[in-house]
Amino acid sequence: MRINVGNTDISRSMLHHRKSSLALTPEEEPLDINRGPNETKYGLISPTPKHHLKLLLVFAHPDPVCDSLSKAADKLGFEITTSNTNIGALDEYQAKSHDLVIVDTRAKNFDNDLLCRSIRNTKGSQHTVIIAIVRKSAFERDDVTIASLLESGFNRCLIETTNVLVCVNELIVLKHCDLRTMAQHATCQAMYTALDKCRDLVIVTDDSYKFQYMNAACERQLGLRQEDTIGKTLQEQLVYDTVQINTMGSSLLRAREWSGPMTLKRKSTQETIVSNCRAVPFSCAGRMPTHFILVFDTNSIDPSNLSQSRGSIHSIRRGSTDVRSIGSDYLRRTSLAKLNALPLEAPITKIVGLIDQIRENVGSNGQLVQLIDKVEDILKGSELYVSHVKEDFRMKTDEPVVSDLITALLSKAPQPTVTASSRRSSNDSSVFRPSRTGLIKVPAAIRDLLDTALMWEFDIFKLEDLTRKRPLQHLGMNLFNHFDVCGALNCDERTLSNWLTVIEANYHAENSYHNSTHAADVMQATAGFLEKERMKSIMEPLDEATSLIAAAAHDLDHPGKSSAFLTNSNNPLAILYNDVTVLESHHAAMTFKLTLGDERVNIFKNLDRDTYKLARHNVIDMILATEMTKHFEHLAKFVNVFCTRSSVGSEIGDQSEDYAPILTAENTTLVKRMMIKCSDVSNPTRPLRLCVEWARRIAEEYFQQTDDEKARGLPVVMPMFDRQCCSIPKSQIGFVDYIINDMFEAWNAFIDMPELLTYMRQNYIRWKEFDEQNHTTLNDIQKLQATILAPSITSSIKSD
Ligand SMILES: Nc1ncnc2c1ncn2[C@@H]1O[C@@H]2COP(=O)(O)O[C@H]2[C@H]1O
Repeated sequence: MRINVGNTDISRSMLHHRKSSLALTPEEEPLDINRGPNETKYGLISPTPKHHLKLLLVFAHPDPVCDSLSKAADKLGFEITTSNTNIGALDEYQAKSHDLVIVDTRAKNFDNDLLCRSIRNTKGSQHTVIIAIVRKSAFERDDVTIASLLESGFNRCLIETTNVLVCVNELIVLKHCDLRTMAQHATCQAMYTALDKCRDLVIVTDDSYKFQYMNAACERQLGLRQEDTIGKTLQEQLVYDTVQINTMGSSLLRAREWSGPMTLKRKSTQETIVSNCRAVPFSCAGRMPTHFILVFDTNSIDPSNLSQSRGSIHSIRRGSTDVRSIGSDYLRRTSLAKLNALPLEAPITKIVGLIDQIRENVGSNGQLVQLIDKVEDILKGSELYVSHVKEDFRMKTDEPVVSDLITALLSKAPQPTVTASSRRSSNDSSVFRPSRTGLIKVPAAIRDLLDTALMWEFDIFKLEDLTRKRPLQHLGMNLFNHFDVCGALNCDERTLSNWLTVIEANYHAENSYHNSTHAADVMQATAGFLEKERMKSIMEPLDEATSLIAAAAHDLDHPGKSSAFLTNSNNPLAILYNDVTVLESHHAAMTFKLTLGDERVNIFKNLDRDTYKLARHNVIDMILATEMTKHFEHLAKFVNVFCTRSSVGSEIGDQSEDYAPILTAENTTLVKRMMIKCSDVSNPTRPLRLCVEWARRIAEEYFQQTDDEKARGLPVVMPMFDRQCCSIPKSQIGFVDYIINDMFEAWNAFIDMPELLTYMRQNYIRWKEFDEQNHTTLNDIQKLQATILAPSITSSIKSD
């Protein structure tokens, strides 16, 4: 077969070659025949490749029509033979194998049917075009003449004409349409002959892996007959390992070549053989592949890999009955490939596209291709960060209390095992009762304390005392005023104050940790962050307002038990939210239920529809971001955008120009999520006295949960948080090691508050000391608080 390398191809390939610095001249370089499947050139295979096209004119009575055709054929360079009898014509044809035969069928005493059938019975005549000359009336009368001529083997009928130009025209059409098609048929036949003679195994399937063709080598090697396989799928007939076919399919369906090892099974012996396969997608119509061509390299067939098929019932059935294997996976990949053709583009689709390009360029390195496939599969997963971190974590920790805590924080809720119990209706306290005092008059002591409301060392517990456990009301109003939330929401101070009253009333004062003091603390931290230059440069007034609102409401109506507890106890909230993000969903929903439920507390009532939608979205998004099972996901996304080399560069004094990432709305959302997360768990980064009190409170709440779980016969979510044996310092060390440290390193790199890290590290050292000194239980910690951590001793906390 001659490979058609036209001028353009040569020049393109030469240009390509010059990229190589080793070759001196284009001639010395190997020919680039690396074409895509649909760029394959047709060979010029025809029965008479080197000659002029041969024409046989069969006219019983030469006449002007015959003359005209003869003249026209001569003009076009045909090699012409004429004959006026059947026998003579057949002899001529058998001697010369003409490309084109034109028979005059108008004469009554001429058996053109016999002639045509005789020519068609001659070997090789399938590549010959046979034309019948008919009277004009044959078309006009709508009789059976035309149909019976075609049935005899004529390719088509031409109306008699004596016009030479018309004849030239007809012959040109014949040459470019009919004769070229015949040549292509001949080429195909040559190709199939070549395929049948080659040693590699070749299979052609349609795009659902149904067999269309297999060559003789394939039939021999695999003990199959082509006719038995037509219409059956590759999986049914050949391929043992469905994972391989799925990997291959994911490339082919995206119109990309694939190569790699493939396991085949032999029908007769049930042996399997491993061979390198090169799979090429092919499109007969449109952009997407309609066929796949699989070539198995016989040189690579490893006889040592010949093995008895695992042919157990299980393995045989996999292909047809296990919905998790071929069927569903194949369909998933098919539809994925179809989705790839849709005009959708997300960053991940761009990444997958780039990976595909890399895959193409690594050529036939099967191992590398498999690694790339694996990378692609991981990237296509929806939980990119979560599961990896969990596995990693379990490997590293050997402290049971830390393992309990971190697993409980990061894991999704377990399956419920015990029937539901009644819970206090959260609606009981949700009714707004107007403040009897009107806008609160702030006592001097509280006012003085609130003057330090934006300091990181702010003493929230003192405010809790001074306000008789209503710190949120006072601190909240102070911060709302400072950040002009009235202006941002176009809302009066009275409504804001009412809102804070209702929100605070719906925190459970009996919770040792998740009460309104925690809400006030988170709001205070958020305000501290909002004060920083970096935040001021990106936050709009509405962002500031909604951040403070989200912080104040983020644990609203918290029952003092974890989501896992609610799930295990079939709590109505777990039922309502299907065990997914139970508490955070409830906090967010409650926030809007309370806010919208009474005009006197509706701080959003003056916003236009779009601004309200935005505000609502901000608040919900931030509250949901406090869910710890998504901790690493949020952290990793933030780090990816804001803690790249260039942005961390500022920490080490390298003020590179590309310091600031682009502030899209999505990136600002990442910042707001990170801000509320850091505020929510900022307690280990506060001065020691505050840090220890928070640790005591959360430990007490955990212990209470464990007590309740035991009392009610529920699964114990954190068995190590048992007030009899738990080491509080160890839990704090683990909490910092696994959750706090990386998060605050990243946050500090962004917001520039080194005091957070300083306090965190100082506290960490103190927890280690407490642990070494065996100050582990709640009692021990309380004794420490009464002695060395008492406010009078630690009032100069900053110098600690
Ligand atoms: N100092 C701490 N020690 C242990 N766990 C904590 C500490 N601070 C916060 N947490 C946990 O981190 C969680 C953050 O989200 P929540 O407020 O819902 O519940 C919080 C606690 O479960």
